[in-house]
Amino acid sequence: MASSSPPLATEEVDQENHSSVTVQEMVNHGVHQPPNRYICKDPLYDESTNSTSLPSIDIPVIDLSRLATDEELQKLHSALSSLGCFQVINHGIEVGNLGEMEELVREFFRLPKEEKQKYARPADDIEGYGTDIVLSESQTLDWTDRLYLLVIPEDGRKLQFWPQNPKDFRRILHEYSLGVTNIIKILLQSAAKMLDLPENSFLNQCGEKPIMFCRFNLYPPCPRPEQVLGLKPHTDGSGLTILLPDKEVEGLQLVKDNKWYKVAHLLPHALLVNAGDQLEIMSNGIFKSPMHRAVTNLEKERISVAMFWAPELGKEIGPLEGLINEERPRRFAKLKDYHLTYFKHYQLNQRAIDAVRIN
Ligand SMILES: O=C(O)CCC(=O)C(=O)O
Ligand SMILES: [Fe+2]
Repeated sequence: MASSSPPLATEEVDQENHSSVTVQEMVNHGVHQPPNRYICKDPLYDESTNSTSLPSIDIPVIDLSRLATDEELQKLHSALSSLGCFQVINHGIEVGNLGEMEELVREFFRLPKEEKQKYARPADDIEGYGTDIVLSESQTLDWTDRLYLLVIPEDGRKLQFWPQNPKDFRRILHEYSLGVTNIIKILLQSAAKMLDLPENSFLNQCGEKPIMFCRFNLYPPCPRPEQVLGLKPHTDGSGLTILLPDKEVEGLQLVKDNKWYKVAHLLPHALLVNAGDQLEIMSNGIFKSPMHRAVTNLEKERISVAMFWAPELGKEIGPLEGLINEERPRRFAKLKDYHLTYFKHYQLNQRAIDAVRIN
C-alpha cells in the first residue's frame, strides 16, 4: 500500500467524478478513510460475527468428467437446487490456461494508469475499464475496479476495449472463453437431463447466439474492511456464472438460510459455478441463484474473473413448459434482455428477479 504519491483528501475524492478515480488510485494515494459513498449503510456483521469469525461453508464438488453418471447428476441437482453454487473439477481447462488468466488480471491492473485508461469505459457503455457505474446519489459504491468485456459471440466483441498489453491478452482470454463455453454447455445439458427434459432445453432457450461477458475484478486492500464491501450483496443476472477465484486471498461470502458464510478451502484448480437469476427463472424456481458478496481486507489485494453466460439478446425466456404444473405453477413472467433491468436494480441494491416473480 505504500506509495510515493501525495495523499488525496477524502473530500477531494468525494467531489471527483467517481468514474475517473479508480479504487486502485485512491489506495495508491494512501487514502486512510474511504469516501462516504463507499461506506455500507447496514452493518456488515452482527454482534456475534465479524469477518474472521464468520463460519465457512462446504461448497459441493462436481466432477465434470463424471456427469454421465446418475450419482454425479444427482449431486448437481442437489447443488443447484439448494445452495445454487458448486465447484467444478476435471473441467477440461488446462491448469496452464488458468494460471495465465490469473496472471493476466494481475498484470493488467498493474499497468500504468495511462495505459489502462486507453480501455476506459465510456459513460454510455457498460464495457471497458473502470469503477462502478453511478446511477444515483444514494448508491453505495463497491471497492473494486473492473475490466468488463463481451467475449461471446465473437462477432460482438468490441476489440477497442481488449487490452493489447499484456501481450497475449487476447489469445489467453479467447482460449479461456472456449473452455468456459464448453463447461456451460455440459452443465446446462446435464441440468436438463436430470429434470427429465430434452438435454438441449436450457440451451435452446438461450438462442443461437447466447452471450458471455467477462469481468476482471480487482479488489485493492481497503483501510476500513469492516465498513466497506468489495462487491455489494447480489445475485448474478446471468444464466450461469463461472468464477476463477483468487488462489490465495479469500473474500467471497454467500447466504444460506438467511446467514452469511465464508467461501473457503476451494480445491486447487477448481472453478466456482453460480446459478444466475436467468437459470432460476428458466427452471421455474427449482434452481437457486445465490445471494453473495465480496468483502475487502486490510492488507492484501484480491482478484477474480467472472464469466457470465446469458441468453441471446432480444430472446424471450421464461420457465420451461415442462417445469410448470399444478404443484409448481408458473413462478416468473416471460421476459427478454434481463441484463438491462438487472444493472439498474443491482446498483440500487435491489433484486431484479423480484420484479418478474409472479408468486
Ligand atoms: O470476486 C468474487 O469472489 C465474486 C465476484 C462476483 O460475484 C461477480 O463478479 O459477480
Ligand atoms: Fe456475483
